[in-house]
Amino acid sequence: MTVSRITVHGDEPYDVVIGTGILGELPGLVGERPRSVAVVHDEGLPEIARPVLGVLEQAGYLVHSFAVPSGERSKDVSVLARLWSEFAAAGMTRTDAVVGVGGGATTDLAGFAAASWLRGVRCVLVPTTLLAMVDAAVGGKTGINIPEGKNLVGAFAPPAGVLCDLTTLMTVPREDYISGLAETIKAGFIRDPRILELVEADPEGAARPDGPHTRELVERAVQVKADVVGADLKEAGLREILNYGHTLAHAIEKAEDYRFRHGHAVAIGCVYAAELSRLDGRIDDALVERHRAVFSSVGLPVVYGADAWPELRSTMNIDKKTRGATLRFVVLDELGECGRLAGPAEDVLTAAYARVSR
Ligand SMILES: NC(=O)c1ccc[n+]([C@@H]2O[C@H](COP(=O)([O-])OP(=O)(O)OC[C@H]3O[C@@H](n4cnc5c(N)ncnc54)[C@H](O)[C@@H]3O)[C@@H](O)[C@H]2O)c1
Ligand SMILES: O=C(O)C(=O)C[C@@H](O)[C@H](O)[C@H](O)COP(=O)(O)O
Ligand SMILES: [Zn+2]
Repeated sequence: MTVSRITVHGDEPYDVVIGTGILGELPGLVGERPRSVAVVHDEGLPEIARPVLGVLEQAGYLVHSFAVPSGERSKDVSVLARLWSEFAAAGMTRTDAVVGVGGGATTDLAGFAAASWLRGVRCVLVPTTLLAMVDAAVGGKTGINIPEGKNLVGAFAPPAGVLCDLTTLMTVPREDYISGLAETIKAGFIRDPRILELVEADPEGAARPDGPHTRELVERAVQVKADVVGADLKEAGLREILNYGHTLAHAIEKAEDYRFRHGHAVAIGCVYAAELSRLDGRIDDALVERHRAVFSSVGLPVVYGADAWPELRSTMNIDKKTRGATLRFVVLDELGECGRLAGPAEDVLTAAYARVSR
């Protein structure tokens, strides 16, 4: 059993530990100080939560188990408020810890519960989907959705450690696994083109957790994320590149009442951002087509409804990269190099959408 450790640098560095059958590493990440550990886990994953609870009990912690609704429904203020009450009832103090177990929705929620409880307690994340391993659990963006938009309430609160046990990927539903590939491919376009080559060489293998390059894809995407958030935790500049494709993606998710998978929306959003980059004269047709080809090759969507444009355009104004009334997009200057496009003309925004709609 080989274990890889990717360190995320910053004020309080932490490791992303990657391997198969590595649950035994968890107490080491939780540390010696906590007496109680609140395990916040997706209620649909008892087979994964049980051994997590067991390994922590065996390590001598007082373990509390808190099941939350599966998926995006859990990123809601009602679920968060319930967790606060449960933490209070369990007597969780500032020296205690939260462990979040599940996909990106659960790790976003658990991370924010930990960040907001007593103004911040230690948090270790155990991501169980590809998307959560390569993106959500790393980097300290935590939060919930509100009816007005995606992730509009949250905090930057880096975890104390992240445990990616690749065996958990084996039960992830295929569409959710593919959703995680979208963020993996995004990392390829913005920073590490080798990811694209691995997917392009064997799209069918890339779309399976037991594919030949799963571990390398996870490690490469985590390295991209670690490098970026280690240099710019609070998104003062560089970190914005991780938001490639997200301005449109979040608008699509909201239009779908958060029932559309995040990665699927990101795939469409990345093609849109590539079209904007092309219209602004930064990249050529071939690189835009490469977006369409690689996302489509693993079964991700690259088009969305034409009728939705007015609503999507309006929602995009509330994107977190917006400054004042100026809409800002992460775009590509070339493969692996991002730029920013501030205040594009309305006809450019509309023309780019025409290329991703039907
Ligand atoms: N904080 C960040 O930086 C960041 C980055 C990217 C995405 N996100 C967020 O992550 C969320 C999406 O994450 P996701 O794709 O993991 O979705 P998710 O958490 O909704 O999980 C998808 C589905 O898979 C199930 N599941 C999870 N692990 C499983 C397993 N091992 N076996 C079987 N089923 C399993 C869940 O119950 C759920 O039904 C979105 O809310 C998105 O905004 C956050
Ligand atoms: O970590 C980041 O920074 C990202 O932007 C990663 C995105 O993949 C992720 O979806 C993130 O939650 C989006 O952040 P938001 O600030 O646009 O809500
Ligand atoms: Zn994302």
